[in-house]
Amino acid sequence: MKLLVAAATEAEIQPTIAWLKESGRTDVETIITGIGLFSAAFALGKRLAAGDRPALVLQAGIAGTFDRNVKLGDALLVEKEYFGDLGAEDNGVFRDLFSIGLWKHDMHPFTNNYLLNPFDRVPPSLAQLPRASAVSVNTVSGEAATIAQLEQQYAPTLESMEGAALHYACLMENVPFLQLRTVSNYVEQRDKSKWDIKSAVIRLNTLLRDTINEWNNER
Ligand SMILES: O=C(O)c1cccc(C(=O)CC[C@H]2O[C@@H](n3cnc4c(=O)[nH]cnc43)[C@H](O)[C@@H]2O)c1
Repeated sequence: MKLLVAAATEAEIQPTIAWLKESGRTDVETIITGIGLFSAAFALGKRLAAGDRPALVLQAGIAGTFDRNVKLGDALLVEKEYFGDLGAEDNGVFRDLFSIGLWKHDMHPFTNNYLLNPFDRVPPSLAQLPRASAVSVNTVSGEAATIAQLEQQYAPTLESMEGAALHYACLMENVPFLQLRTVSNYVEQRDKSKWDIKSAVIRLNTLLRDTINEWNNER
């Protein structure tokens, strides 16, 4: 059965795409979903509805972290996802769809107000990674007030722009999934010169390659 590796941009998994091409393997497929929740949800929903469902969807990407104890280049597996900017501004306070009553806690596919990954068959290469809570946003957070609000409401370790779309699409379609993120930056006032995309992409692709090798062995 197929492993589907999903990334927002080709740049994030380019070394793995090149390596897979050389290997001639047919049991691993890659999909570039585009950046952002809407494009990731559309691309994944379309792929999962197409038949020949993958045995596992592995979303691989870089991310920002709120946690100064996490180092740039570190890898984490995301357990819980929140939609961080879907809601309403109410007298200067962001309130999500649960808070304003448009969504009900525990409505399918949510657990309470988050999207939990129930998958427990983590490949050996990823099994020792720390588990994280993450928030997905349409706009990379760069204002102190936004960052404080996300930390206070969701206590996330990571921020990405596609994670919640993976969790939502796969929970809705009942397809096993994992979200692997390596840290490229701290969530802070935007300064791209402080990002370390190179280290994050190297670590991401090293882990991907190990995981794909194990997938081969497990077939
Ligand atoms: O400029 C480059 O060389 C480059 C190479 C690979 C990837 C990129 C991206 O810009 C990837 C965008 C992707 O990264 C995620 N991301 C990373 N940091 C954050 C963050 O602090 N907050 C939210 N998302 C973040 C996100 O999932 C984007 O899709 C550039």
